[in-house]
Amino acid sequence: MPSYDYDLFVIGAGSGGVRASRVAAAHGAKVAVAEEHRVGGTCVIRGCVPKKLLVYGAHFAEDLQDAKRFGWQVPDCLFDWPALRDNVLSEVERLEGIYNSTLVNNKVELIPERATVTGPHEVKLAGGRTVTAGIILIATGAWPDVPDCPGSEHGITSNEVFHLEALPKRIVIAGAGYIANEFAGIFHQFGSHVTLVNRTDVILRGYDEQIRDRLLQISTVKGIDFKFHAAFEKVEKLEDGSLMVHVTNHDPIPADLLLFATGRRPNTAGLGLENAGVALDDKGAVVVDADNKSTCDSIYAVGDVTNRVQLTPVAIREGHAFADTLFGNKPRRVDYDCIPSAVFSHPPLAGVGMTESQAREKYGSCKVYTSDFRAMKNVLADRHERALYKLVVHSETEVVLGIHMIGPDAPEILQAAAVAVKAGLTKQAFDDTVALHPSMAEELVLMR
Ligand SMILES: Cc1cc2nc3c(=O)[nH]c(=O)nc-3n(C[C@H](O)[C@H](O)[C@H](O)COP(=O)(O)OP(=O)(O)OC[C@H]3O[C@@H](n4cnc5c(N)ncnc54)[C@H](O)[C@@H]3O)c2cc1C
Ligand SMILES: NC(=O)c1ccc[n+]([C@@H]2O[C@H](COP(=O)([O-])OP(=O)(O)OC[C@H]3O[C@@H](n4cnc5c(N)ncnc54)[C@H](O)[C@@H]3O)[C@@H](O)[C@H]2O)c1
Repeated sequence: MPSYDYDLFVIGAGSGGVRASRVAAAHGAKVAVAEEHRVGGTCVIRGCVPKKLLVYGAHFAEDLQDAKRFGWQVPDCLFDWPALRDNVLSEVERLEGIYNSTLVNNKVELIPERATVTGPHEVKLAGGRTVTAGIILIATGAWPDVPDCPGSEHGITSNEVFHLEALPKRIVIAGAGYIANEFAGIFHQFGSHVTLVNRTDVILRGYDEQIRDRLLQISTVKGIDFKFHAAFEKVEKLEDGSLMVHVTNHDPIPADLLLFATGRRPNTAGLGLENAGVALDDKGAVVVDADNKSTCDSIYAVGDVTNRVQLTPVAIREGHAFADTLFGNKPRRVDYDCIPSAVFSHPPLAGVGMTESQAREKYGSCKVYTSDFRAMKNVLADRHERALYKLVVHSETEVVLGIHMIGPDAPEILQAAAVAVKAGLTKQAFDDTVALHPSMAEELVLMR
């Protein structure tokens, strides 16, 4: 048996890498993890966590307005961006500390350096050291993909957005996916004028059409501008420091900030994977089998770098299953069926299982139950936004194939409802459940 410096060497201490490292170490493996930026990865440092805290911060704009209708005498409040930004960044630092401690407590060696692969069992560290390992795990995540157009360097990405010196008066957001819609809501609530630019007229591809249309309608009424069929031509920096964004089919758009939210590419550039015969797909993702193994027997990959489902809970599950299978003698695979997901827009939307069009495509037909309502709180607040809940049901078996919703707290409600879809419950089981009144969630058991 050849002897290596480590049983497992993980590249990337994000959601997938940290979970895999600590579980493998708990199973008794000698583990090291290299991290070139900050422990915690995208989710903790510049993704889900700071984003959600900004979403909370942004929501106060409406809550303070609504409070007046609930009898509170609220003076005209001013928003202090540096205060929120710095509090969020401190919280991120606190969480980073917790992630660091988790690694230390589980006896995982943390190497704060960039690592590249130099062979099937060999990794080179930026400091010059070369180490060997029985197994190498690639957990390097993804990186913002910016369209190639003259002047694109004048834009920023989600990597930089949490550190802005000041809020822009006018922001152009490129893309119409998760990040674009979440930050459109955030900046709009903070008082910026938001223009969302997309090359097609489809927002949030993959979500149920009616739910997406409702978000588009609510966002438009709020004052967010949508420019569709707009491909980037060039970005000009003007003398006063502001930008002029040129896109096809529309007049040039003046802006103080341009945020690219045009997808994330698997982070494999310059990683040296060719040295070990690791195959990549056309997007640069590591090609893996159901056990996360690449085309090289000693190299595995989990999380965004494999471009399967770019969500934190999925990266964590993949990391855990990998460690249990290889180091815990507990072989298991991730089940990708019925993964719930949410967009933390204003209002948020969430879904699990099949959309109506997916169900029609697969089964030829389906039954659809909807509830289109104004949340009680919105009625008293004189806010005209309507929520929409939707059940997609199999025509013959009555099994609930999907649940899709937009409205206050939709992600919180959907997480619980997703259990029912995953368990394969029928519409009758929803009907048999007594409503919890008064709540928004009760609509789920009252649709007839
Ligand atoms: C703005 C934003 C908001 C998001 N919001 C959500 C959300 O609300 N819910 C959700 O589920 N998902 C969300 N995501 C997606 C989520 O963050 C990712 O799916 C998740 O972080 C993927 O985990 P990972 O372990 O694959 O990679 P990452 O967490 O990205 O970790 C990869 C790590 O590898 C390091 N690294 C890369 N190359 C090297 C190298 N050569 N050497 C050493 N270290 C290296 C990186 O610095 C990084 O720390 C969001 C993403 C973004 C950008
Ligand atoms: N709430 C969440 O769970 C959450 C939040 C943020 C990000 N994420 C994850 O991170 C990933 C990346 O987020 P994202 O919003 O960057 O990607 P996305 O795939 O959700 O959206 C990308 C958008 O950019 C557009 N686009 C792509 N190339 C373009 C170009 N050249 N010009 C103009 N538009 C272009 C696409 O049409 C699409 O609308 C998501 O797929 C998601 O998995 C999840």
